Amino acid sequence: NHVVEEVSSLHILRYHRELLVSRVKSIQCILDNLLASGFLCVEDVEIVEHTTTKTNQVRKILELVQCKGEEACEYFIYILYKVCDAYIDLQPWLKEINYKPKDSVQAMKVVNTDPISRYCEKLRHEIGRDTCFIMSYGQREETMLEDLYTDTQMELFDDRNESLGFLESPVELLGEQGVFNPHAETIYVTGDAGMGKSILLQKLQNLWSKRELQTDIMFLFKFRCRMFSTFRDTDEISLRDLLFKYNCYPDQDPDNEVFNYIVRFPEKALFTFDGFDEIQEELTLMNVPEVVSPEERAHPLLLLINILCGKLLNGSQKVLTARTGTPVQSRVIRKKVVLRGFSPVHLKTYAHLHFKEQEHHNLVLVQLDASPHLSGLCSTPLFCWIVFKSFKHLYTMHDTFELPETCVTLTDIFLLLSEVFLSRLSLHPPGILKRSTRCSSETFKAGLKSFAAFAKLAFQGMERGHLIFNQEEITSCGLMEEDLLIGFLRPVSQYDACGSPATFEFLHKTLQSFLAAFYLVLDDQGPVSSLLKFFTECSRTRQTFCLPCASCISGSSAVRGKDPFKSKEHLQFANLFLCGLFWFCVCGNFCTFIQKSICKVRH
Ligand SMILES: Nc1ncnc2c1ncn2[C@@H]1O[C@H](COP(=O)(O)OP(=O)(O)OP(=O)(O)O)[C@@H](O)[C@H]1O
Repeated sequence: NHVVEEVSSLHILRYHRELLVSRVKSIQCILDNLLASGFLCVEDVEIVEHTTTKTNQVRKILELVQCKGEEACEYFIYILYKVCDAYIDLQPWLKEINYKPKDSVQAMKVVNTDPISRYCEKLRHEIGRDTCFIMSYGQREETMLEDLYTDTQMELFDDRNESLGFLESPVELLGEQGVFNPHAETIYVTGDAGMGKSILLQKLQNLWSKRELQTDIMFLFKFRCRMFSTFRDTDEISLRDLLFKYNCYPDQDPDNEVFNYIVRFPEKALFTFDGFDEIQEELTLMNVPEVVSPEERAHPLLLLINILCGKLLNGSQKVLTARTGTPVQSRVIRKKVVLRGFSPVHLKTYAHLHFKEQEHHNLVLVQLDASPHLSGLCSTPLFCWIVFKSFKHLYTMHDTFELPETCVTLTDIFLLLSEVFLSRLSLHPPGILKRSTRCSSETFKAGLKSFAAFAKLAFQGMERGHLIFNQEEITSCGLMEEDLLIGFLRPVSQYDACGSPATFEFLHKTLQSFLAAFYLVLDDQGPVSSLLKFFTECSRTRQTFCLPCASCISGSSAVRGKDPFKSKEHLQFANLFLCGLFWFCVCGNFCTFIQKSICKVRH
């Protein structure tokens, strides 16, 4: 060690000149810092920039710093050491020569102006910003993820579906625990509707953005799978566009360094793909044994398949979520996590986050304890959120936390949610009549016009296979601007390349199914066949799908049948809600405006 310390930086640069020339890939950051610290002047930088080829530019820089003396050489090496992301190829060499920066050089400032590091920062910043709110709340109220996120039960399974225990927190999702197939790269997260798959991904992304994920992942690219259904059959894009256009673009990167870096070091990238069930149908139709290269343009679905199989960006990490029962071949699955919802302890924590006042919190817990059925429903985070929201509504309206029914069904829960939203249409100015005495059926009657319009939109969407609606579709159903604020719909802006906020989706897909069922019940003009169609659709056997893996794909590259409802789960939900709504009517529990429909079905 003593000997190494004696060796001058000037000597190191001379001795390792060719190694440096071959391994320094990016000169921008070096030039910026040498200029800022006064070791090079503007003319020197120009000389370097006018030199042809990257290797000659590096040679020129080395020549210049050597002329400027020992201190300049020392600072040059210090830049390579400090900006380790950009000079990753030089890190082993620095270790080899046992490099330790001297105190004098450590006092000097190095600013990381490297395009790759800048891009990583930008990604972290954007993902942090995009993930800090829970999106599924009405436009009026934005809830911070941190204020409401509660861990859920995450059970690990192997390929024979034997339990391998539980994960303690999302931080462990990318770890080695539960890996049953080390050759595969996709972490598969599955669970029923509303179990919190999207929120888990959001939490993961948020942790990464805050550097709390304990990983050396430098790039995170997030996608909602349904985005892949928005392309035409003939659309082709490059991998570069898929990454940057749908996440964020690198700034000032004339040499395409960021993309080249990702292609060279795919293990530094993490992909999250949410809602694989939403594109199953299209994958079966996509029968092409095509492997695409990073440079080639291809249909986005083909790029997705290749990424998931590890044929493209081999070594990158992938987290894929899908509803329970979505088939994915186990050979691409590295580990499998099944979301089981809130345990009783999680439920208490979640209740605490919702109801800050101890008294309210206790009252809610008493209700939950009293009804195993209700607490069972509340183990699903989405339903729990609706129940808690309803509690809050009941408290504001009637000073009570008691749900009206003793037996609570999913239909009750969604009716309550609708009531909560519709009560916002109340004409009373806030503050004048705080405790409204309006009963449920009055709220529904008063809001019927808007409610029916939302129901129509949901039904039309289901018929056409739409989850996303534009302004025109919304208006044509009779919805006004102010209706959008009630909470049934939320804006979708993430995958609108033009930045236009004019598209919307229902707060949750299950809410769309509920409203579609309601539409059928409300629509006393429609033929009975449209009602019964739902029951027949659901009873047909479900198709089995192929896996996203090149070897299963053969034939043409055409992508057809872009129907996110094809998996039938939404139909099954609509079916369930139809039954629920009819039961309500049969029991005489509901307003008369849907009685006609029952007669129709009975008939
Ligand atoms: N861990 C959690 N902590 C707090 N709230 C949660 C959590 N998970 C889910 N939720 C609530 O449940 C709602 C639905 O969750 P999410 O959209 O993640 O379900 P999902 O499993 O992706 O459903 P789907 O399969 O229908 O897409 C969220 O908007 C949020 O309100």
